[in-house]
Amino acid sequence: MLQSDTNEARMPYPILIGDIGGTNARFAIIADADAEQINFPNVRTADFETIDDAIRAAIMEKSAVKPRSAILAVAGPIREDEIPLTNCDWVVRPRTMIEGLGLEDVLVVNDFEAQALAIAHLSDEHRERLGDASGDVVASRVVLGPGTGLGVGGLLHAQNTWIPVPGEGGHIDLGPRSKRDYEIFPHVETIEGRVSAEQILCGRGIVHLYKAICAADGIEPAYSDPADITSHALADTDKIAVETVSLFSTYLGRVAGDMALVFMARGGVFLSGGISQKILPALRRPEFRAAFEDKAPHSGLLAKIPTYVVTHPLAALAGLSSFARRPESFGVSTDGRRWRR
Ligand SMILES: Nc1ncnc2c1ncn2[C@@H]1O[C@H](COP(=O)(O)OP(=O)(O)OP(=O)(O)O)[C@@H](O)[C@H]1O
Repeated sequence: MLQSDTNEARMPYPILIGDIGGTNARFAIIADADAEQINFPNVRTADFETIDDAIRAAIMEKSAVKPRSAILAVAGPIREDEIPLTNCDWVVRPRTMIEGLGLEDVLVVNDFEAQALAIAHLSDEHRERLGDASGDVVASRVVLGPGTGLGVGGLLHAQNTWIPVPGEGGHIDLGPRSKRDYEIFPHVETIEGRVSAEQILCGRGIVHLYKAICAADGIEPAYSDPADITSHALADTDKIAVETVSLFSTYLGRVAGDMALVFMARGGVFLSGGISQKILPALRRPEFRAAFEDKAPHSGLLAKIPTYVVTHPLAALAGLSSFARRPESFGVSTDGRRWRR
């Protein structure tokens, strides 16, 4: 990259970084290239009418360091000057932020792009390996995050650069494979007639799957909250809940393996999102990894690809921080999503 391009890519310090979720927004300030980032307490999105109000009250008024620029990761596609967020009422208006918050430069990226940036450099302390395959191969990677929805991000490695690929991979079709799958799948709630991966691999998807198993077995469902189902499964106190989480792990492994094939992700597949950490004991069991590797004719290839659960509590912010400090190491396009004073 030319020196002038590098300078162009840099945002001016201090940089505010933000991971804006449906329920929580997490912020930090990076004062300068050598400074540790300053983390702020979680902001509940429901507590503030607008994101600008939240930044003003929870960051600007609490910090002696005033940000000159901001990099925000949001759930949803980034178009135009008004970016409505999925699962919350906030609308990100970069021009209004520049006017009202004294910022000079605002970049908005997709939340799974930020997750993808994070998996470029994740130490052992911030990940737990699932299965025997290991090694930090500098090669393309994938991150899948079951949470409120199912996010998927690719991270390509080319020309000494990490290139995050935000996609809508959570919406691919998910089909039955085993005899038991064929009994259960007709009962899974569809979206316009389709069982997409997200119909099963997210919080409400756990409930869909649990209810489908109940329907297949002619049993009245006892739970409608995903946390009840996973806690009974982990405690081994409900047979259907145990099967739900076992099949959830299988289907997550199946989709993770598909994504590894698509991206040729020799560098590893990473599971982020709140649910992966919450069901970690279930993911350590054989189902996830067995389904991941069950990809004839490429089982041998998949067997060599490491899989991890991301245990970093603020992974997206870590990804934004890496990018903010070294934008030249990442191929992040800023076309149409960077606003300057
Ligand atoms: N113990 C649990 N087991 C299974 N699912 C859970 C559990 N606790 C919460 N969930 C579900 O996880 C989903 C929330 O996921 P997550 O915590 O990853 O949030 P998110 O999508 O990242 O949003 P935000 O960034 O706003 O927190 C919800 O659907 C919720 O019902």
